[in-house]
Amino acid sequence: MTQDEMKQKVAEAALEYVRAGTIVGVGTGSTANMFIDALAGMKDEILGTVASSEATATRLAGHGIPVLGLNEALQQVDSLSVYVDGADEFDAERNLTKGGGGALTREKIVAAAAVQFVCIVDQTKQVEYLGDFPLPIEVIPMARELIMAEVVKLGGRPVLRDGFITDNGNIIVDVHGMKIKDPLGLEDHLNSIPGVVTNGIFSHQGADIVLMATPDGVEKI
Ligand SMILES: O=C(CO)[C@H](O)[C@H](O)COP(=O)(O)O
Repeated sequence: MTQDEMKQKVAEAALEYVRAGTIVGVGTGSTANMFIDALAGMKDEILGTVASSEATATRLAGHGIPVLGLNEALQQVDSLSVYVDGADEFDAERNLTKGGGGALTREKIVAAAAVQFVCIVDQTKQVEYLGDFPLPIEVIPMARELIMAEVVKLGGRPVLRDGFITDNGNIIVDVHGMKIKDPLGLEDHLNSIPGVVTNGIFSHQGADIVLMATPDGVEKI
Protein backbone atom coordinates (compact mmCIF):
# COMPACT_ATOMS: atom_id res chain seq x y z
CA MET A 1 0.00 0.00 0.00
CA THR A 2 1.39 3.46 -0.88
CA GLN A 3 1.67 6.31 1.64
CA ASP A 4 -1.13 8.16 -0.19
CA GLU A 5 -3.39 5.11 0.04
CA MET A 6 -2.71 4.95 3.80
CA LYS A 7 -3.49 8.67 4.14
CA GLN A 8 -6.75 8.12 2.28
CA LYS A 9 -7.79 5.26 4.60
CA VAL A 10 -7.07 7.21 7.78
CA ALA A 11 -8.78 10.35 6.46
CA GLU A 12 -11.95 8.34 5.84
CA ALA A 13 -11.70 6.67 9.27
CA ALA A 14 -11.82 10.11 10.94
CA LEU A 15 -15.39 10.65 9.69
CA GLU A 16 -16.51 8.42 12.56
CA TYR A 17 -15.62 11.29 14.95
CA VAL A 18 -17.68 13.91 13.10
CA ARG A 19 -20.99 14.49 14.85
CA ALA A 20 -24.10 15.83 13.13
CA GLY A 21 -25.20 19.34 14.11
CA THR A 22 -21.74 20.45 15.32
CA ILE A 23 -18.93 22.70 14.10
CA VAL A 24 -15.80 20.82 13.03
CA GLY A 25 -12.22 22.17 13.12
CA VAL A 26 -10.23 21.23 10.04
CA GLY A 27 -6.44 20.98 9.73
CA THR A 28 -3.98 21.63 6.93
CA GLY A 29 -1.86 19.40 4.70
CA SER A 30 -2.21 16.48 2.33
CA THR A 31 -3.88 14.15 4.87
CA ALA A 32 -6.24 16.90 6.02
CA ASN A 33 -7.08 17.56 2.36
CA MET A 34 -8.22 13.95 1.99
CA PHE A 35 -10.32 14.38 5.13
CA ILE A 36 -11.90 17.50 3.60
CA ASP A 37 -12.79 15.57 0.45
CA ALA A 38 -14.36 12.81 2.58
CA LEU A 39 -16.19 15.37 4.75
CA ALA A 40 -17.93 16.71 1.65
CA GLY A 41 -20.24 13.69 1.86
CA MET A 42 -21.44 14.91 5.29
CA LYS A 43 -21.72 18.61 4.48
CA ASP A 44 -25.50 18.72 4.98
CA GLU A 45 -25.24 17.08 8.42
CA ILE A 46 -22.80 19.48 10.10
CA LEU A 47 -23.37 23.07 11.21
CA GLY A 48 -20.10 24.20 9.65
CA THR A 49 -16.33 24.13 9.86
CA VAL A 50 -13.46 26.31 11.08
CA ALA A 51 -10.34 26.17 8.91
CA SER A 52 -6.76 26.23 10.18
CA SER A 53 -5.41 27.93 7.04
CA GLU A 54 -6.45 29.89 3.98
CA ALA A 55 -5.68 26.82 1.83
CA THR A 56 -8.02 24.66 3.90
CA ALA A 57 -10.76 27.31 3.81
CA THR A 58 -10.49 27.42 0.01
CA ARG A 59 -10.71 23.63 -0.30
CA LEU A 60 -13.68 23.41 2.08
CA ALA A 61 -15.50 26.18 0.22
CA GLY A 62 -14.76 24.44 -3.08
CA HIS A 63 -16.83 21.51 -1.84
CA GLY A 64 -19.63 23.84 -0.71
CA ILE A 65 -18.87 23.07 2.95
CA PRO A 66 -19.73 26.09 5.14
CA VAL A 67 -16.63 27.79 6.63
CA LEU A 68 -16.93 30.04 9.68
CA GLY A 69 -14.35 32.25 11.35
CA LEU A 70 -13.38 30.94 14.79
CA ASN A 71 -14.84 33.99 16.54
CA GLU A 72 -18.08 33.62 14.62
CA ALA A 73 -18.24 29.90 15.49
CA LEU A 74 -17.63 30.47 19.20
CA GLN A 75 -20.48 32.96 19.30
CA GLN A 76 -22.76 30.07 18.29
CA VAL A 77 -21.31 27.15 20.27
CA ASP A 78 -19.15 26.74 23.40
CA SER A 79 -16.55 24.70 21.54
CA LEU A 80 -15.88 22.85 18.32
CA SER A 81 -16.84 19.18 18.67
CA VAL A 82 -13.64 17.87 17.09
CA TYR A 83 -10.45 19.04 15.39
CA VAL A 84 -9.10 16.71 12.70
CA ASP A 85 -5.57 17.25 11.41
CA GLY A 86 -2.40 15.47 10.35
CA ALA A 87 1.05 15.73 11.92
CA ASP A 88 4.69 15.51 10.94
CA GLU A 89 5.59 13.27 13.90
CA PHE A 90 3.90 11.74 16.92
CA ASP A 91 5.19 9.88 19.99
CA ALA A 92 3.69 7.30 22.33
CA GLU A 93 2.17 10.05 24.55
CA ARG A 94 0.50 11.60 21.48
CA ASN A 95 2.76 14.66 21.55
CA LEU A 96 3.06 15.98 18.01
CA THR A 97 5.34 17.98 15.78
CA LYS A 98 3.32 20.04 13.33
CA GLY A 99 3.82 22.91 10.95
CA GLY A 100 5.45 21.25 7.97
CA GLY A 101 2.89 23.22 5.96
CA GLY A 102 3.52 26.36 7.99
CA ALA A 103 0.01 26.55 9.49
CA LEU A 104 1.06 25.68 13.06
CA THR A 105 -0.28 28.78 14.83
CA ARG A 106 -3.80 28.62 13.46
CA GLU A 107 -3.74 24.83 13.86
CA LYS A 108 -2.90 25.21 17.56
CA ILE A 109 -5.61 27.82 18.03
CA VAL A 110 -8.31 25.72 16.36
CA ALA A 111 -7.17 22.60 18.23
CA ALA A 112 -7.47 24.52 21.52
CA ALA A 113 -11.06 25.42 20.66
CA ALA A 114 -12.10 21.79 20.15
CA VAL A 115 -13.27 19.24 22.70
CA GLN A 116 -11.34 16.46 20.96
CA PHE A 117 -8.26 16.46 18.69
CA VAL A 118 -8.20 13.48 16.32
CA CYS A 119 -4.81 13.28 14.61
CA ILE A 120 -4.68 11.38 11.32
CA VAL A 121 -1.33 9.98 10.25
CA ASP A 122 0.29 7.09 8.45
CA GLN A 123 2.83 4.87 10.16
CA THR A 124 5.82 6.82 8.79
CA LYS A 125 5.06 9.60 11.31
CA GLN A 126 5.60 7.46 14.43
CA VAL A 127 8.79 8.26 16.41
CA GLU A 128 10.28 7.48 19.81
CA TYR A 129 11.33 11.12 20.34
CA LEU A 130 10.13 14.17 18.42
CA GLY A 131 12.81 16.11 16.58
CA ASP A 132 13.83 14.05 13.55
CA PHE A 133 11.48 16.27 11.57
CA PRO A 134 12.76 19.88 11.73
CA LEU A 135 10.73 21.78 14.34
CA PRO A 136 8.97 24.83 12.87
CA ILE A 137 8.76 28.08 14.82
CA GLU A 138 6.55 30.94 13.61
CA VAL A 139 8.49 34.14 14.21
CA ILE A 140 7.71 37.88 14.03
CA PRO A 141 10.15 38.95 11.27
CA MET A 142 12.08 41.57 13.33
CA ALA A 143 12.93 38.92 15.97
CA ARG A 144 14.53 36.47 13.49
CA GLU A 145 18.21 36.83 14.51
CA LEU A 146 17.39 36.98 18.23
CA ILE A 147 15.40 33.75 18.04
CA MET A 148 17.93 31.96 15.83
CA ALA A 149 20.67 32.78 18.36
CA GLU A 150 18.52 31.42 21.22
CA VAL A 151 17.89 28.21 19.26
CA VAL A 152 21.66 27.72 18.77
CA LYS A 153 22.13 28.07 22.56
CA LEU A 154 19.61 25.22 22.95
CA GLY A 155 21.68 23.00 20.64
CA GLY A 156 19.49 23.32 17.54
CA ARG A 157 20.41 24.38 14.00
CA PRO A 158 17.96 27.06 12.86
CA VAL A 159 17.20 27.40 9.15
CA LEU A 160 14.99 30.17 7.78
CA ARG A 161 12.23 28.73 5.54
CA ASP A 162 13.19 30.65 2.42
CA GLY A 163 10.50 32.75 0.73
CA PHE A 164 7.73 31.46 2.99
CA ILE A 165 5.25 33.82 4.69
CA THR A 166 2.56 32.43 6.98
CA ASP A 167 -1.14 33.28 6.74
CA ASN A 168 -0.44 35.63 9.67
CA GLY A 169 2.29 37.53 7.77
CA ASN A 170 5.21 36.04 9.71
CA ILE A 171 8.24 33.85 8.87
CA ILE A 172 9.13 30.26 9.80
CA VAL A 173 12.42 29.10 11.31
CA ASP A 174 12.89 25.31 11.10
CA VAL A 175 15.06 23.84 13.85
CA HIS A 176 17.18 20.83 12.84
CA GLY A 177 19.08 18.41 15.01
CA MET A 178 17.06 18.46 18.24
CA LYS A 179 16.16 15.26 20.08
CA ILE A 180 13.13 16.40 22.05
CA LYS A 181 12.96 14.42 25.30
CA ASP A 182 10.82 16.98 27.17
CA PRO A 183 8.22 18.19 24.64
CA LEU A 184 6.13 20.11 27.17
CA GLY A 185 9.18 21.91 28.61
CA LEU A 186 10.61 22.81 25.20
CA GLU A 187 7.21 23.97 23.92
CA ASP A 188 6.92 26.35 26.89
CA HIS A 189 10.56 27.48 26.72
CA LEU A 190 10.48 28.34 23.01
CA ASN A 191 7.15 30.12 23.38
CA SER A 192 8.64 32.29 26.14
CA ILE A 193 11.21 33.86 23.77
CA PRO A 194 9.99 37.31 22.70
CA GLY A 195 9.05 37.28 19.02
CA VAL A 196 8.02 33.62 18.92
CA VAL A 197 4.38 33.40 17.89
CA THR A 198 4.28 29.68 18.59
CA ASN A 199 6.29 26.56 17.86
CA GLY A 200 5.27 23.28 16.26
CA ILE A 201 5.39 21.12 19.39
CA PHE A 202 1.81 20.18 20.23
CA SER A 203 2.13 18.90 23.78
CA HIS A 204 -0.33 21.22 25.54
CA GLN A 205 -2.56 20.68 22.52
CA GLY A 206 -1.48 17.08 21.94
CA ALA A 207 -3.85 14.67 20.23
CA ASP A 208 -6.60 12.96 22.23
CA ILE A 209 -6.65 10.17 19.66
CA VAL A 210 -4.10 9.29 17.00
CA LEU A 211 -5.48 7.26 14.10
CA MET A 212 -2.49 5.64 12.40
CA ALA A 213 -2.79 3.96 9.01
CA THR A 214 -0.71 0.86 8.33
CA PRO A 215 -0.90 -1.51 5.38
CA ASP A 216 -3.05 -3.78 7.62
CA GLY A 217 -5.61 -1.14 8.58
CA VAL A 218 -6.12 1.85 10.87
CA GLU A 219 -4.89 1.62 14.49
CA LYS A 220 -6.20 3.81 17.30
CA ILE A 221 -3.50 5.09 19.70
O1 LIG B 1 1.15 20.51 10.41
C1 LIG B 1 0.80 20.44 9.26
C2 LIG B 1 0.69 21.62 8.38
O2 LIG B 1 1.12 22.80 9.03
C3 LIG B 1 0.46 19.11 8.68
O3 LIG B 1 -0.49 18.49 9.48
C4 LIG B 1 1.69 18.25 8.64
O4 LIG B 1 2.68 18.94 7.92
C5 LIG B 1 1.40 16.90 7.98
O5 LIG B 1 1.11 17.08 6.63
P1 LIG B 1 0.76 15.89 5.65
O6 LIG B 1 -0.59 15.39 6.04
O7 LIG B 1 0.79 16.55 4.29
O8 LIG B 1 1.82 14.84 5.80
